[in-house]
Amino acid sequence: MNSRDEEARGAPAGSRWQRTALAFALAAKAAPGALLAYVALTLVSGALPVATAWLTKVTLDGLVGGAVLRTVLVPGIGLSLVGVCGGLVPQVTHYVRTQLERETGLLGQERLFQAVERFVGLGRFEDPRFLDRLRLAQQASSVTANQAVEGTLGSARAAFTIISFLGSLFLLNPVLTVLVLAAGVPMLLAELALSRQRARMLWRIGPTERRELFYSDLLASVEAAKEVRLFGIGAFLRERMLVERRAANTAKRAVDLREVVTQSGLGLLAALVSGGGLLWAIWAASAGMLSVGDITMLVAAVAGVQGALTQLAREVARTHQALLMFGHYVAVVTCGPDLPVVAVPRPLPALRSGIELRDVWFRYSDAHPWVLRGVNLHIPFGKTTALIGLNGAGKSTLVKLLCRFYDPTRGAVLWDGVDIRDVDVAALRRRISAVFQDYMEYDMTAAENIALGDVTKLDDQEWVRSSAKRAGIHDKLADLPKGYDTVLSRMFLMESDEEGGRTGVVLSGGQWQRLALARAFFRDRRDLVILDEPSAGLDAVAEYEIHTSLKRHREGRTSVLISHRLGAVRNADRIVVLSEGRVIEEGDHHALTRGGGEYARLFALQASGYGTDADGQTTYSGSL
Ligand SMILES: Nc1ncnc2c1ncn2[C@@H]1O[C@H](COP(=O)(O)OP(=O)(O)OP(=O)(O)O)[C@@H](O)[C@H]1O
Repeated sequence: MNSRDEEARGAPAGSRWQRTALAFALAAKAAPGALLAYVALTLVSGALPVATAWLTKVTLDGLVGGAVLRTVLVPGIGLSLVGVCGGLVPQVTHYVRTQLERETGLLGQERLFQAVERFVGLGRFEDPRFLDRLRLAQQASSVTANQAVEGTLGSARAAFTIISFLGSLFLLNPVLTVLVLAAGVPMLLAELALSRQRARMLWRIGPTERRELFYSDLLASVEAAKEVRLFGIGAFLRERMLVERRAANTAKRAVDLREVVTQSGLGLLAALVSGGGLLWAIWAASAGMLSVGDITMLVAAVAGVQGALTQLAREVARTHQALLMFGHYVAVVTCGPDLPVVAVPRPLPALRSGIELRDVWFRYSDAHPWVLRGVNLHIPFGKTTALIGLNGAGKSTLVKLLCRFYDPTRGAVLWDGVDIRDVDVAALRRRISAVFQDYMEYDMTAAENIALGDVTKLDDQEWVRSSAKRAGIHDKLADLPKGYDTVLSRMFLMESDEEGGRTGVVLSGGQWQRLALARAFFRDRRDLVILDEPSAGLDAVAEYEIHTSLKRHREGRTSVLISHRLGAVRNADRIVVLSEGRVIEEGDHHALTRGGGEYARLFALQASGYGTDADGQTTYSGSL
């Protein structure tokens, strides 16, 4: 695992200040006007409580002191205006904040998935810790940048209110000022510590929540519904889901409890300070040391400072937590390429002589066993190379290396002698077409399911139909309620499809497989065609048809065919037998059957369907 991966999996990226700056930069880029308006509104709302307190004091002192109407009218009008502002500012702020949130969320989401697309390999997607981080980053991309901005501005507003009130309070009673501060500072520190604990707890329970999601998805998924019902494992899965939820709840409850105890204690301290302050004010007023206005100012200042301190503590805590979450977003967005990228890629001309695997060793990580152990293999240009071997022999892994989803741990994959690590990975993939063993079934229209093979020709309906014909699925698709425009899903019915679910269509496994083949055919004229179990789900007639079609499609092209059905690979120009990550036999069908090795044994076994082992017991082989 390289240091970039460590960075992608470890603690949130960047310092607190860097993350704050990035959150503001994101908001400023997404909605500069809304951000400016939000800053201005924050300052205004921070000044309003102090302005109210001062204007009240001046008005009351004027009235009690018998001042002329004109003298008290000015602060009175000011007070009314402040009241109007107090009524309007929250509504406008809410509107501006929502706009800012939407725009920042949109840009955050865009940048996150741009970054995810830059991961050209598969390693990170198969790393559970990185997946946890990605999930947190997804949550963070839509809300936490904004929460960090709001929290920071909210903290600034609270700090502004505190400073203004403290100044006012200091003029009336310096001792009380110190007391109010002394009660507020521990609250601030405690809230900070609590937010740190909460963020750590959320990170810790990430895997628990992911497992819970896995079980709940299973319980609600159409793919699992058959087995869940037939095997009667619904209650078992539900219990597992609840165990995970209970574990997450326990962790959350512990933090909640700590919060409530700490906050109650600190709240009590604050109440004692303000109660004491009020008693002193009553005593001072009765002794003639304070005016009526002074008392209202004092009460407003004590309540204002404490309220603003609580607010500050919460905002700082919220910002802290948002920044920690935002750190996961920053880590994903800035974590760089997952596979080494050469500064100046070599050009990748059309394949002329073939692809070579030279002493390729591979394991998925240092903690995993070797999957490929010194594979030397030549895939000649214009020919079909078939890879066969028992389950787990390493066939699909070898294909992943050909597409550069991973780099070999040792050794090299050479394209006409050029190491594929030295070329642009997108250029390499443009030269490859594939049907993977675990092909995708997209909940989109039939036409889109095929045209995704080459989005540059998305609207080429003629080519879509011709690809479908070659895969033997045209008649079925043309007969669908809306032909090629039928959505192949019962999950996402578009508005126009809401006709009692009639137009959302579910295909059979074999039909989906033909569609995947059509997608590969749509991606025409590629130098290398990879077919990993292209006919596993087909009936005998369909398999024959498809293999005839595939044979035509493969003609003159370089192809790699993986199949457990040895009848399907016997026509390949070259058959390679993999066993435990090593090439143990190579040759064409005739040479290999004559050789009497593993291929010959497996072929004979599969041809008969049944074989006899050394002890004379009958054994069934079926496919490999
Ligand atoms: N993402 C992964 N992480 C860790 N190990 C993996 C991963 N994918 C495959 N393996 C392991 O690598 C080995 C080879 O798997 P691979 O899928 O290449 O075999 P295969 O020959 O294609 O098997 P099959 O015929 O069953 O499709 C297996 O032991 C498998 O457990």
